[in-house]
Amino acid sequence: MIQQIYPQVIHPYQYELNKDMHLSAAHYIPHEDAGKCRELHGHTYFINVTIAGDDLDKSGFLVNFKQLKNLVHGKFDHTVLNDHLEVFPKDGPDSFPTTEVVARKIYEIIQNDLDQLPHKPKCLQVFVRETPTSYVVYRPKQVKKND
Ligand SMILES: Nc1nc2c(c(=O)[nH]1)N=C([C@H](O)[C@H](O)COP(=O)(O)OP(=O)(O)OP(=O)(O)O)CN2
Ligand SMILES: [Zn+2]
Repeated sequence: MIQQIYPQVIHPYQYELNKDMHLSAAHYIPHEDAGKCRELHGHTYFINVTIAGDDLDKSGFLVNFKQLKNLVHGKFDHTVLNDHLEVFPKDGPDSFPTTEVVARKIYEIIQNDLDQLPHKPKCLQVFVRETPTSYVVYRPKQVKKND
C-alpha cells in the first residue's frame, strides 16, 4: 500500500477519485545543469492522480481505476522514459523527462483519454514523487466546470 499525504485540490465537483500507482523507470537528463542525472539511472516513481466530476458512467464509475493504471503504469513501467519519443521528443522544451515534464505529460495523457468519455471527468492534479526527497505537483491552469 502506498502511504503518502497528498495536497488537496479545492474544486466544485461532487465526486473526487484518487488513484495511486508506482512504476519503475529509467531516465537521463542530457543537459549540462543536470549533473549526475545526465547519466542513465532508475527510479521507483510514486504517482497519484486526482479525477473529479459530477456524473458517473453506466457502471457507476467516474473513471475505472484500472483504466488510469493502464494509461500510466501500462505505458511507462520498466521502460526508459527518454525512449518514448512521442511523449519526450528529441528536441524542444518537452524533450527531458524531468519530474515536472513527466507530471504534465501524465496529465495530458489522462485528460486526452477522459475527453473521450461522454460524462467528461476532469484530471485536477498529478503528483509525481521521483525520489524519497523530491516530488512535483502539476495542476492544469484552470478547469471550467462546463468545459
Ligand atoms: N527541478 C528538478 N530538479 C531535478 C530533477 C528534476 O526532475 N526536476 N531531477 C534530478 C535527478 O533526475 C535526480 O533523479 C533527482 O535528484 P535529487 O532529488 O537531487 O536526488 P537525490 O537522491 O540525490 O536527493 P537528496 O535529497 O540529495 O538525497 C535532479 N534535479
Ligand atoms: Zn532521475
